[in-house]
Amino acid sequence: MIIGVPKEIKNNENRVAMTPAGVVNLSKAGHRVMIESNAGVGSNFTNEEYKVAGAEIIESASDVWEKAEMIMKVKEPLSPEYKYFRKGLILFTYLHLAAEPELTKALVENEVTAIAYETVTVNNTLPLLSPMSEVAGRMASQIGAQFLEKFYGGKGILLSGVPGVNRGKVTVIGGGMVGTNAAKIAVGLGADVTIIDLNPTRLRQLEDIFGTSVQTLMSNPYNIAEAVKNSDLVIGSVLIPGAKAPKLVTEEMVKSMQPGSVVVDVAIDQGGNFETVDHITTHDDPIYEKHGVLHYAVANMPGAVPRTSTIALTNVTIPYAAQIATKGVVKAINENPAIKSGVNVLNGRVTYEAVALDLGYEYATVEEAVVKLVIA
Ligand SMILES: NC(=O)C1=CN([C@@H]2O[C@H](COP(=O)(O)OP(=O)(O)OC[C@H]3O[C@@H](n4cnc5c(N)ncnc54)[C@H](O)[C@@H]3O)[C@@H](O)[C@H]2O)C=CC1
Ligand SMILES: CC(=O)C(=O)O
Repeated sequence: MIIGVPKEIKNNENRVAMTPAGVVNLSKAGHRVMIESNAGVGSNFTNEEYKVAGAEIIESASDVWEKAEMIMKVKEPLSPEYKYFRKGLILFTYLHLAAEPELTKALVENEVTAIAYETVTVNNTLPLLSPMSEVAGRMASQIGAQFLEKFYGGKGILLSGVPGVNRGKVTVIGGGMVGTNAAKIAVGLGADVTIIDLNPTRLRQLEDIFGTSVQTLMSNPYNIAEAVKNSDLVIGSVLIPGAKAPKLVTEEMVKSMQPGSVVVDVAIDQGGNFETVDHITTHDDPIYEKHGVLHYAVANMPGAVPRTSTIALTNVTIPYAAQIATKGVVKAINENPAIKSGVNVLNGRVTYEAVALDLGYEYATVEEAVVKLVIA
């Protein structure tokens, strides 16, 4: 199969979908890999390294998109990339379609086979989301600590406090991969940390991980309101896989926070957990103020640490890409339930139920859509 890797075009997105190590794996399996010239420079991978690994360096993005049978990316395609969509093109990337109606429409209308990293599921875990959640979670506390500094517009507190002075209070809503990693860094910084989750089993696991260094709380509007009101930093990391994120922190709750407090809405890629987050922010312009509270809502946080993130992401995506390329997409879907769970759009049908429900499409099972694909 011909696999194409275009350069990412999202604001400050310096990750790339394949490392030279990935090129070696796929080339050895008999596939042709085309990398857009300089696609790797943001992650410190040169054209020369890709060539040595066995890739062809292609000058223009349009040639990569048009010649490849499967496109691998990091972030969802942006509108200037929709013109490359065509029937049967395989797109393997983060998609977050519940928050992307225009993109979904373009994928459906052009009958792209769209496989989303974030819904590939193995034993109730999300192996292609987890590494980026680890990165974003760790960054969330670091970023929150920075914006709490007076110079950056925050209330001017140090999360660790000092002897004789209170520690900063951090609340993490959603104790999954992002939330656990955010809590690890917040605890490491010396903050007073509360983690809120809806799943009692997860709350028990969190207590096993952190012992008494965090407070765990059941998720309900009362607990969230109390914790938010008393926090210096609130991190939103609640996910219902594939679906639009629930707005658990209301405008009233944000109004109850002290001026100069900070919220970091990591779940913004699925639409966000805060009612007061009304737009996605960028690495260029990451913060805005509402009700005196600083809001951070960057949807590609790991793009700020691209070397670490690219390697972590491609460690997990390449084995799946190799299966799709070697078996062909229909056989790979039929033989590997994890790949099947990643299929969001196929043959003009929305095949991920939560996306169909949120965006008002008729849901088709992957089997129904595959049958059509085979017959067509
Ligand atoms: N902004 C960015 O750059 C990035 C954003 N993300 C996003 O962060 C979000 C979280 O991802 P993960 O931690 O990997 O997901 P996860 O599935 O590991 O964790 C989600 C947690 O939310 C909990 N939850 C569900 N409903 C809840 C409720 N009503 N109240 C409290 N907790 C509830 C679940 O029990 C689970 O523990 C996702 O939207 C993901 O796409 C991930 C990486 C980068
Ligand atoms: C998960 C995701 O959206 C990201 O890493 O940018």
